Amino acid sequence: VVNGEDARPHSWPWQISLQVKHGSRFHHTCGGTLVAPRWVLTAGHCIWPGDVYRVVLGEHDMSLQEGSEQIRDVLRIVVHPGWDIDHVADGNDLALLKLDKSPIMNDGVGVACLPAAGEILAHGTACYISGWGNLYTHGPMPDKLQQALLPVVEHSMCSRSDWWGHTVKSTMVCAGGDVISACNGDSGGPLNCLGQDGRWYIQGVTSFVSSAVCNEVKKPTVFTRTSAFTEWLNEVIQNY
Ligand SMILES: CC(C)C[C@H](NC(=O)[C@H](CCCC[NH3+])NC(=O)C(F)(F)F)C(=O)Nc1ccc(C(C)C)cc1
Repeated sequence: VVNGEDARPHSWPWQISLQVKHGSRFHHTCGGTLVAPRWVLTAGHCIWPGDVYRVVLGEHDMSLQEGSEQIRDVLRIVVHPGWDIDHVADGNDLALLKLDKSPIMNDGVGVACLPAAGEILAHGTACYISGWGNLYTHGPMPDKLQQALLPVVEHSMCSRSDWWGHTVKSTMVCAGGDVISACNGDSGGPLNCLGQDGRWYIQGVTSFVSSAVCNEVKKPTVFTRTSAFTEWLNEVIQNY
């Protein structure tokens, strides 16, 4: 996250770190969200065939063993059938990961809510992005989970020719567009938006930012809009 701040530890208890095995060590590659006791939602572009992954829950400071961390293996990976790394602009940038067993739910680990099918957020809705992605383009990763307030940008503005144009689809949601943004490593993480009922809803899964610079003005962070995939999400979580 560029121009964010340290999150209060465990204030986003559904935020996970997706870690990929290189040699004998695992390292953070993407964010993700616990959306059911045994299911993590992340981005399709985080998944590379043949790689071995694990999920770390209850994480805050990556440089410390804080005692709240829980590590789970990934039993199964279901990438959205419409995802194609060569057609990022087509969207469908989603993957569901089934954990070998449910984590222990406590103050540091919990499940987030998914929105109702078709829910569209009004322009300017205040949401938070969270993640351990780079602090600036080609910059370092933070140790502590970062967060930032990112206002929703309605599709009509986000698809203006000097904004994202036709690259952004209606199955995506834009947020930001000024000097705050996601950056590499935030991919797959949540766009956290407070619902009328006082619960936090995951309205987006972090997908892409400008290929020039993460926090390019008029290039808001683009998220996969979860309310456009309710049927697929429920089908996989209930039947796989
Ligand atoms: C230096 C980094 C910031 C480059 C930038 N990276 C990204 O946007 C990466 C991965 C995107 C998947 C596609 N490879 N995602 C992120 O950094 C995220 F915002 F999600 F955290 C990028 O490639 N952006 C990009 C790529 C392709 C498109 C096409 C849809 C035109 C748009 C943006």
